[in-house]
Amino acid sequence: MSSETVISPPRPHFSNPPDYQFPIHRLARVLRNPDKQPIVLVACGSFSPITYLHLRMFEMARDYIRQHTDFEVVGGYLSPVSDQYKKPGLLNAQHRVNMCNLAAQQTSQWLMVDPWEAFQSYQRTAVVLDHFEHEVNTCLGGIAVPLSPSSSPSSPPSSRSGQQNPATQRRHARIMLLAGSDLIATMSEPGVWSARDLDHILGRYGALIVERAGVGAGADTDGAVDALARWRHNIHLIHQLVQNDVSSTKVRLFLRRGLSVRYLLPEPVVDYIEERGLYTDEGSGSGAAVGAGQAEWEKGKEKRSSSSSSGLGGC
Ligand SMILES: Nc1ncnc2c1ncn2[C@@H]1O[C@H](COP(=O)(O)OP(=O)(O)OP(=O)(O)O)[C@@H](O)[C@H]1O
Ligand SMILES: NC(=O)c1ccc[n+]([C@@H]2O[C@H](COP(=O)(O)O)[C@@H](O)[C@H]2O)c1
Repeated sequence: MSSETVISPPRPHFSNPPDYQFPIHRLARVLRNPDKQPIVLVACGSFSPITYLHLRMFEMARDYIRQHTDFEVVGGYLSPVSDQYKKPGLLNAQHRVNMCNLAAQQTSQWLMVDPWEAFQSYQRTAVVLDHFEHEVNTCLGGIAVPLSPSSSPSSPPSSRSGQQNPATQRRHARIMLLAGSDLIATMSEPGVWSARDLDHILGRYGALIVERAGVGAGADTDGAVDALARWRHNIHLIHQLVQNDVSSTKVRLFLRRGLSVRYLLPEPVVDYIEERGLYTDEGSGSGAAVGAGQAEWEKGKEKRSSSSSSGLGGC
């Protein structure tokens, strides 16, 4: 093990869904620039359905990282939330994961979908990030660093642990949360996040926050970040240079009204929705549950911020 390897203490147990395998088919296993620190971006959310803005967040974050940090992006993951989140408008996890997979496969070279949280009980974001830490840094052993600038990053190690060449140094990958500014605004709302989780997420991992047009944008975002001043060094604000306020809520509303959503979502996702007639009625994640459903969901917030889950899992 090289002196560069920093393996943080793994969480001993995770509850994995049945037949779960952590997706690594697009994870760069070797760093291109040996002077950089690898970083993996993780976006947690409903993705009901996934829109171009969700995908665009990753591109904005990668540009920001290239221009302003010493990190090198080695992978990006969409992590759709469990059905147990029960947010109004949440279509079942299988459909949401399928749509995310279609979007990632057909529009990107580097995004992956991790179904870990989707296919089990609700997992808090702090636990989701720990899961990525465990998979990338404990199970895979981090990211390999080329020994010299002439080493080819195009020939990745063959084994799952990536230890083909014992002389290869391995570097700990930073896991970082990628989210819109509406999410950071909830971090100073009472009852949504526990203080311990906030410290864990923002202190240990950090967050890339994409300004969201119309929601918590501009001064609001600055205010939200001020409230989290303790972790300011670990919160990266990304401004949207082209404003776009597409949201899943609006997409669901359009579908319910029989309006076109083409060019708001990747084409294969539009086809998937149309072929199955998704989001057309109130009971199937149509976003219409803003009455009793919304109230019920709001009531559950406090419970979700503290309830934990752990079970047997592993690499
Ligand atoms: N237009 C947008 N600009 C910036 N961030 C966005 C935008 N749309 C979604 N996000 C971010 O993407 C992440 C996942 O989004 P999620 O699907 O939970 O939210 P959403 O699009 O707001 O859904 P809904 O409309 O159903 O509430 C969140 O961090 C959210 O802030
Ligand atoms: N306490 C927590 O861990 C906590 C609180 C609020 C939202 N979240 C996460 O943020 C993501 C987006 O949530 P919303 O769609 O409600 O904005 C979801 O993945 C959800 O699990 C986590």
